Amino acid sequence: MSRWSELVRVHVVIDSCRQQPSFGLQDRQLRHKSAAAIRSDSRPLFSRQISNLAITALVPPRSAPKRLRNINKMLLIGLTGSIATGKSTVSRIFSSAPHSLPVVDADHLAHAVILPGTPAYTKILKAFLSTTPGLLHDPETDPNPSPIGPSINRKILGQLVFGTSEANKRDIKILNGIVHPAVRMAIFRSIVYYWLRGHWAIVLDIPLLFESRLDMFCGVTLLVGVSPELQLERLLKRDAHLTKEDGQKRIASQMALEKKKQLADVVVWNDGTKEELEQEIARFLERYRKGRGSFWTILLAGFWPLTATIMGWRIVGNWLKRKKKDERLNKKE
Ligand SMILES: CC(C)(COP(=O)(O)OP(=O)(O)OC[C@H]1O[C@@H](n2cnc3c(N)ncnc32)[C@H](O)[C@@H]1O)[C@@H](O)C(=O)NCCC(=O)NCCS
Ligand SMILES: Nc1ncnc2c1ncn2[C@@H]1O[C@H](COP(=O)(O)OP(=O)(O)OP(=O)(O)O)[C@@H](O)[C@H]1O
Repeated sequence: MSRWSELVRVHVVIDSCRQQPSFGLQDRQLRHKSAAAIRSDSRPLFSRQISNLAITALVPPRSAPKRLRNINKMLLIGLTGSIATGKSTVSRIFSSAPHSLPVVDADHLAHAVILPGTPAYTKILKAFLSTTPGLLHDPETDPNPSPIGPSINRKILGQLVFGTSEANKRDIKILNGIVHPAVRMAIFRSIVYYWLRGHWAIVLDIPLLFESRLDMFCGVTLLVGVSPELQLERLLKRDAHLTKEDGQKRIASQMALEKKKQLADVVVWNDGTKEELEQEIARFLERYRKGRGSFWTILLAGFWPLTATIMGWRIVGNWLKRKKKDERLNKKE
């Protein structure tokens, strides 16, 4: 098979994955996010796909749209924070005009990979069903009805795993061990998909970015922080079903914001208004957009081994940077 026809096949397969639950894009909010990014380019989808493939396969001409020339210099923005600090709010800013960036939302993917019929669903039932009453929704009131079976009640699962007791810690370890590999694979597929579409940056909204060490693959990590009182207040206002104790337990079960601050490249403080937050994000993007679309970008678009070497070099660099930070933090503790 020629390189050209192979590329066409790969892209068609990846595009069709958008309809599959494990890809995570069936979620209405996520579809809206990616639709916003796609809307920013008014050409028909087929024409965009063909031109992206052309750029991927050949050295792009100078006249190629800037978005496509950046294909090999794509920036992965690792967006993180603690529960209810404002990650989704920042994601919405990234995905709306004028930025219109694609956002990969790990929480949504984590929900998609445990839907009835998935391997993670079966493993969760095996691990927790016999000891957790109410783990499955009643078919009559199931918010995600499926012909395969009742869906998992995330509220009950959350009560089981979030907390500071030994049992909570054991259970969250088991749950993470089941869900995280599936989420990692879904994130990887999303990155490849958006990369082939030629976006200059992709936002990875991952609450456990540092815990799962996925920060190593990011060009920059952005932490959204908020003061502890406001965090609890916003959490309880948004998730009215949680008691104050539930909220405190969820906050306590995560890595301390102070520690995340030491690990992040950029910290955005979200104690102010949403308008102030929008301005902060615009400034952040302006800073990181600089330099994209350069001579190196165009050269790398046509020379994949060099691209792979540079990406590998960056990951090793990030790994070393993280190791140093961890050592410094361990000394302090
Ligand atoms: C326990 C579950 C079922 C609770 O679902 P629920 O809809 O009530 O909460 P939701 O998924 O929206 O999570 C809300 C927030 O809780 C925090 N959180 C979620 N999972 C974890 C975890 N394993 N460890 C620490 N904090 C977590 C995150 O800040 C997240 O944004 C769900 O969070 C889950 O399956 N978690 C395990 C997978 C995971 O780690 N997801 C996070 C992204 S990879
Ligand atoms: N600057 C702000 N001013 C007022 N309310 C805000 C602000 N930023 C976020 N919020 C509100 O706080 C709540 C939590 O924000 P958001 O859902 O974005 O947090 P999150 O970090 O994505 O949470 P989770 O980790 O649970 O997914 C939401 O109800 C949101 O509307």
